Amino acid sequence: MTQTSAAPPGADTAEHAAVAIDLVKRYGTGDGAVTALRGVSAAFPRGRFTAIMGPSGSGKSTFLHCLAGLDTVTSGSVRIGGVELTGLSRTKLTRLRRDRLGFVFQSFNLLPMLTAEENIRLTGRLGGRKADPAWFGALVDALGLRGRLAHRPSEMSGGQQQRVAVARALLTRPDVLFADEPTGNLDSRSGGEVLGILRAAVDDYGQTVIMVTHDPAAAAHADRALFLADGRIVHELADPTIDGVHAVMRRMEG
Ligand SMILES: Nc1ncnc2c1ncn2[C@@H]1O[C@H](COP(=O)(O)OP(=O)(O)OP(=O)(O)O)[C@@H](O)[C@H]1O
Repeated sequence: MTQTSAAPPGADTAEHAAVAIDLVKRYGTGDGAVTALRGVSAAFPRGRFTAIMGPSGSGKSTFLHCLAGLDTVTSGSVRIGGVELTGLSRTKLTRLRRDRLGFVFQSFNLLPMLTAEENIRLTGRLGGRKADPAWFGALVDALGLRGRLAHRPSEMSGGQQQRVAVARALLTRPDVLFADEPTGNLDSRSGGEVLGILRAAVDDYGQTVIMVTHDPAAAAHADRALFLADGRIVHELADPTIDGVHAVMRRMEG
């Protein structure tokens, strides 16, 4: 299996929205300990869309959570926009996540009592900043949510809810948008729409997107795919196609 070249220690943080160097993540201690990441290094260029793939249990979500400061690392370094995350106080980490990162999860994570508009504006409000009205309007139109702004999550389809979650994540113009199986709960049509929107966020707004997915069709929307196996990056594919991703997965299984 080819070793990835996406691991430059000391990668230039002006060019990279996120850099991970030699990440190790161990859960638990003693006999019950599980090592989920075994020295993962990768650099994520600004304005690019990266898919993280690999078999179940290979460490994809752990890697994403460590990169996004949602989980602590056992050792190694994570930098977001040049800021070293390891060693940041809880308060500073919370502020950095809120101000500079966007998140989209499989389960949408919208607040049920709030309307679509209130959900979209929530992160910005927590930061005490008023969203740029033109940007809010552009996002709402681009995501086809203009007619849904007064609806609560229970009054929207899964695809619409996920589009609200994407709008919420993009409203603060984050350094990185992290997506963990964003199409996992959607039918293929709604999933395709959400992936098209993530692609457009990269192409039209220069957004950096890092997405965990099981789905070769989802990974084919990305500019590159990184493949994890047993806590290590074992392959990298530029401009992945569905067939190309399948071929790597078959080789990994064989
Ligand atoms: N909180 C935790 N405590 C203990 N072990 C964990 C924890 N979270 C993950 N693991 C273990 O770490 C390893 C990697 O898990 P992770 O969820 O990152 O894999 P994944 O590739 O995202 O899997 P999936 O595709 O099934 O979601 C697995 O062996 C898992 O059981």
